[in-house]
Amino acid sequence: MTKKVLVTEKLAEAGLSMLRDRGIEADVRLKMPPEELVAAIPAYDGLIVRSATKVTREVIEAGGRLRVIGRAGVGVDNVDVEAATERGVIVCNAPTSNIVSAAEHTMALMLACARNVAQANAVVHAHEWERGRFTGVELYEKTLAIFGLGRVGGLVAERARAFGMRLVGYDPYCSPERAEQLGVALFDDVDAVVPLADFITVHLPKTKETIGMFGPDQYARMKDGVVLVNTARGGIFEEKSLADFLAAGKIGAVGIDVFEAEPCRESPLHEFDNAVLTPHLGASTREAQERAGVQIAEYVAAGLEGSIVPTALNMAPVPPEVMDAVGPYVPACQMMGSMLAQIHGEIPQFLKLCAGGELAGADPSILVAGTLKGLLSYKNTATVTPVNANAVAKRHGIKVETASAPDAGGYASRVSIVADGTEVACTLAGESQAARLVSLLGYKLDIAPAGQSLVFEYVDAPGRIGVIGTILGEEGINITTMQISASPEDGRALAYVNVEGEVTDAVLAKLRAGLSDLKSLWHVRL
Ligand SMILES: NC(=O)C1=CN([C@@H]2O[C@H](COP(=O)(O)OP(=O)(O)OC[C@H]3O[C@@H](n4cnc5c(N)ncnc54)[C@H](O)[C@@H]3O)[C@@H](O)[C@H]2O)C=CC1
Ligand SMILES: O=C(O)CCC(=O)C(=O)O
Repeated sequence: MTKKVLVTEKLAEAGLSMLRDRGIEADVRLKMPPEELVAAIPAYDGLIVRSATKVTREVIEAGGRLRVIGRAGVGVDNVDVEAATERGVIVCNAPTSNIVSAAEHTMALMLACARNVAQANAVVHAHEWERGRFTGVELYEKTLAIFGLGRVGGLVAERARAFGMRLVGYDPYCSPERAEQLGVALFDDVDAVVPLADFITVHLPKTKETIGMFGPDQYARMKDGVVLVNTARGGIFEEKSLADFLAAGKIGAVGIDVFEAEPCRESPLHEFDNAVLTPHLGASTREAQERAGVQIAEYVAAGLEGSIVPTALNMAPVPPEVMDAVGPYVPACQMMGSMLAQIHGEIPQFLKLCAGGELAGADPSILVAGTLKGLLSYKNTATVTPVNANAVAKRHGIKVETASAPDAGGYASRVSIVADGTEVACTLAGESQAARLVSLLGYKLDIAPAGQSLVFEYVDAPGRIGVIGTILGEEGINITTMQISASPEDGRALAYVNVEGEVTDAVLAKLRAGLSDLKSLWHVRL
C-alpha cells in the first residue's frame, strides 16, 4: 500500500518532491483545526509539522497507521512525545536546519533593541525626523549572558564575540571545555549570572525547569537598563511581570520572537515601544526552510521505509554497522515471534533471544523489537516498533533477556528464541537472505516456512506420514514442502508441513482422529 504523509504547515517544495520521488503520497493541508486533524490522521502513515500544529495525545491515538511524526525544525514541545512513544510512533526533528537563522535573528533583535531600530523606523515612516530620543548603546565591551549553550546558544556566542562582547553563561549540561571553546565564562547558578549582564539571551528548550525561569525575583536582580532577548520559547521570561519591569524602566528593552501563547494577538508587551516583537520568525529564512523541509522529508521517508532515522528523539538511532549485521534478521525474528505466539498459545512471561555465530556481540535490540512485534501483533494486542518494544514488553509482563553465542549450530549465523520453554531458531539463506527454520521445539530442521503450515509432533512409528498425506489429499490440501525430524531419545518426531488449501477445523479434527499417538498439532499462519 502506498504510504501517505500529511503535511500541516508550509514545507519547502524540495521536501515535498523528495517524498513523492520516493513513492510516498504527500498531502499538504494547512491551518487544519484540531478536530479536523483528529478526523484526518487515521488515513496517514506520517505527519510533518512545524511549530503551530499541536500534535496531541488525541491526534496520536487517532492515528492507527501513524508511524513517524517529523518536526521541520528544532523544538518538539508541540508534540506529545510520551504518547507517541507509547504507541510506537517515531518522533524526529531537523535539529540543525534552522539554527543559523535563529542565531542571526537573535543578533537582529539584540541590535534592534540596542539601537532603537523599530521605534526610529516607525517615526521616519510617520514622515517625522527625530534623533535625540533614539540614542542607543554599543554591543562592544558589553556583557552578554547566554542561557543554554547548545546549538543556537553556541552560534550566538560566536557572533557576539565578533562584536567584542564579554560572554557569561549558564547551562548545567554544558562541559567546561565547550564553554571555554566558546569563550563563555560558565556559572552554575542562574542568580549569579543575572546581575552581571547588560544583555541576556535564552536558548533553552521548553521544559518544566525553563518555563518561568525568569520572573520578578530575577528581573529585580538585573542591571538597570538590561536588554532581554528570547528567540527560544515563550514563557521562559514570564511575560506579565516582564511588562511590569519594562513599565518601571528597570528593563531597558526586550526583543521577543516567541510568546507564552501563540499565535499571540494579546500580550502585555504590546503597549511598549521598547519591546521589539516578531511573530516566531527565528527560522523563517529561505535557507532554513529549504533545509528543514529536505531534512525532515528524508528522515520521515527513512522511518516509513524502516531505515535508520538519525534524529529520532524517542529511540536510539541504530548505527549503520549494527543495521547491516542484524537488520536482515528482523523479518525472521518477527516470523519466529508470530510462530511462537501460535505454538505457545499465550503471551509468554519470559523471552530469551540468543544471537549466534557472526551475530554474536551485535546489539540485538531491533531483533527483540521484531520478535515482540510478531509475538504481540499476532494476538492483535499492540502496535510494536523499536520505539516502544521495551515499554510494550513491560506492559505485558514479559521479561526479556538477550545473549550471544559464538556457536551457530553449524551455520554462519543464527537467532534462537525461547518463550517460556518453547524454542525456535532461524538462519538466513541464499542471495535473498530468506529465513530458514533450523530448530523448533528442540527438533533440528532445515525448511523455509511457507504462509501456512501444519506442525505435527507424534510418537515416531512407520506409516504416520502416509496418514497425514492421505487425509490432506482427501481434503484437497496440497503439501508443498515438508521436513521430518526425529528425536531418538524419547521416540518422538516432528513433521513440519507447508501446505496450500483451506485448513478448516474439520480438517484438523480429522487429522487428530486419524493419527494415533499424536502429541500436538498446530496450524501456523505466517
Ligand atoms: N524562534 C525560532 O524560530 C527557533 C527557536 N528555536 C528554539 O531555540 C531553543 C534552542 O535550540 P537549540 O540550541 O537548537 O537546542 P539545543 O538542544 O541544542 O540547546 C539547548 C541547550 O539548553 C540547555 N538546557 C536544557 N535545560 C536547561 C536548563 N534547565 N537550564 C539551563 N540550560 C538548559 C541544554 O543543555 C542545551 O545545551 C529551542 O527551544 C528551540 O526550539 C530553535 C530554532 C528556531
Ligand atoms: O518552524 C518554525 O518556523 C519554528 C522553528 C522553531 O521554533 C524551532 O525549530 O524550534
